[in-house]
Amino acid sequence: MSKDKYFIIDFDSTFTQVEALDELGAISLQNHPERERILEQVKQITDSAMAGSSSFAEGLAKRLELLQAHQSHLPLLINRLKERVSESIRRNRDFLQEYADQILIVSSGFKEFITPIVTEYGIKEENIYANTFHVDAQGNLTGFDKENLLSLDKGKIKLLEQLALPGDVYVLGDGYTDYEIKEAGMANKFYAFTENVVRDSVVAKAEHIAPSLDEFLYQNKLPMAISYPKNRISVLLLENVHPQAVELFRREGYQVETVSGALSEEELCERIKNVSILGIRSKTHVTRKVLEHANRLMCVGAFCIGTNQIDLDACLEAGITVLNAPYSNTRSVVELALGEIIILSRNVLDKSSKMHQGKWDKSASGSFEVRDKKLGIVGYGNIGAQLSVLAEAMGMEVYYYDVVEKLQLGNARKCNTLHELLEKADYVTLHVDGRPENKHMFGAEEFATMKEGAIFLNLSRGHVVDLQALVASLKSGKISGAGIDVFPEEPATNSDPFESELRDLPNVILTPHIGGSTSEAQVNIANFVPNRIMDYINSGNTYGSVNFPNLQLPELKNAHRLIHIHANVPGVLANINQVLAKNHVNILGQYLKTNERVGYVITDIDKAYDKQVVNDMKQVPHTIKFRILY
Ligand SMILES: NC(=O)C1=CN([C@@H]2O[C@H](COP(=O)(O)OP(=O)(O)OC[C@H]3O[C@@H](n4cnc5c(N)ncnc54)[C@H](O)[C@@H]3O)[C@@H](O)[C@H]2O)C=CC1
Ligand SMILES: O=C(O)C(=O)COP(=O)(O)O
Repeated sequence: MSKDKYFIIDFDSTFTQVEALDELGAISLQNHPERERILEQVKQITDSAMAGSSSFAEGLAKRLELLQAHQSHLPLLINRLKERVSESIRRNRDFLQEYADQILIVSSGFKEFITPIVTEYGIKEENIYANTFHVDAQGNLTGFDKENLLSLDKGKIKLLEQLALPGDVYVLGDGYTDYEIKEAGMANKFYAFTENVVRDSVVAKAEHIAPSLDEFLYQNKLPMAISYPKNRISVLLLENVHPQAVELFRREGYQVETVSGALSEEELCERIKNVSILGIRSKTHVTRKVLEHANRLMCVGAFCIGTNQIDLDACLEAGITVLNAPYSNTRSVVELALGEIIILSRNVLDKSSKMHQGKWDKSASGSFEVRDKKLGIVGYGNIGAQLSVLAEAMGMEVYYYDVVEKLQLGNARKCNTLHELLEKADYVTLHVDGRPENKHMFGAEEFATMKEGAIFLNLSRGHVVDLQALVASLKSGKISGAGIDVFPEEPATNSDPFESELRDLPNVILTPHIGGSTSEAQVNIANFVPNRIMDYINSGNTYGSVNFPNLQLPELKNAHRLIHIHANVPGVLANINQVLAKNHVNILGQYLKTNERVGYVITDIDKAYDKQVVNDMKQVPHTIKFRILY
């Protein structure tokens, strides 16, 4: 790049996340009885000056008077500020160093604290323009150098006039005084920096917004620490995913949109355009048709356990990774199942509703302890196995059946067939997954095989059970009670009605798919899934993906990472390596994993390489997706 571009960077709320004078006040007024009130006053003056609604010079004098600061507070302030350097500034240290001759810090703050912070990032001392304190004989910070242009109203404009920089000037800042430089014609471009604060009056005027330094660098084709600004990656979260997930994505700089309910296929087809990360729960169906409308989708996060609502093969073919939360709500489902087992054994539903009608019906008839009763668990996966342990702790005799060989926990007994389990169990509970083959796996024949008066639970998926057969078995008394949490048709939102033949049947607990709906589970999921997704985006790690070849990758250090997803046909790896050889790329590490359909190749390469390699990699026959990470 030629040397005729100058980058003016503001300090408070831009280089650092905070306003230094607010921080100074927090230190100097630490033991002041009216600390909160004075700090609020200081903050108001700062905000009003930054938003352009009051005189800067007057505000500065007023703030210093209120702060009652002493020079002994400065080392403490500097330590605080060092911890609060903006994340994107922190990670782009290389840019700041490489372009040090062209970067100027222009601030109405004070050199005494700005210099030690910014010089650590390679900013040259002679390129720091800021005020200086006046200190009295006792060391009090009583005022500032009034000759300094930056202490005056429109000080930044005056300074830029004086500097008369011989080239294009780009200003990056959060405040109105930064925007004014451009307005006064002293800068070619102004970027409103919104990583730390969004000042509406500034954003409204700015022709460019930079949610991070990455975005500024990206727009200006300058060297960046990361391959792509996060604010350009859009995340769509459906079905009331816990706000913690939104917070985690936003904290990393992603653009996040949320929808409270599920979306229909048609609605999702419309919304999915330009979305890179889609977060759903059990209700939204991600079909092949939806994927046809997805032009940027990289990853689907199931904020739940089940992934039967997602066309996993179609995602795989499109190079879209699917991640879920396999353990985060396991315990919640188990606890609900256990509770239902006891409630159904004691006819609590019936007795409770009578009590609400004013009827006292004390009797032991039809009520049983669960101790020594036989619990039959169908599907001995994570939920089934955990239920097995807790049910044994309550004294139940556990039997289980699974289509694959499973570790037998405690004294649980394995059944070789479903039939064998159904004949034995006093309680049958389904914890199979919702794969299509499981549709109606439990129907008239299975209910008929169950013991007379047995109890039935389904907290897995609605389509697994033939509902007609269940209703008939309940009506005939073959089954004496049921706990049903999942249904073949579930309302998309809480405002839609619930229709089912199961309504109004005695001793039937109906719950609105809340097996996993506890605060603990939702918070666990909201932490787990975004972190998994961001790990995939940032490193290519697919460990635990439910559809992709699983690769756990080493941390990317001092290298660029080429991520190539392709159809698994012979010769692709050879072609990739030919491209690398042709472009004289120095390979530092290569990792490959395939499944029947797709190959996933990660190549870590030396940072110095011919950029042509990027285009060549995309041209390798059978490429599905290619991206580069650094
Ligand atoms: N009600 C709710 O809110 C929740 C429901 N779920 C449902 O529970 C299911 C199970 O969850 P996890 O135990 O974590 O899954 P998992 O994958 O660990 O276990 C499922 C087990 O079922 C077995 N299985 C599948 N089909 C079978 C069949 N026809 N007969 C016998 N065994 C069969 C599998 O081999 C596996 O061992 C999830 O897939 C999900 O659909 C999960 C969480 C919350
Ligand atoms: O985890 C699962 O598979 C569930 O069924 C829970 O679904 P939900 O997140 O409550 O829509």
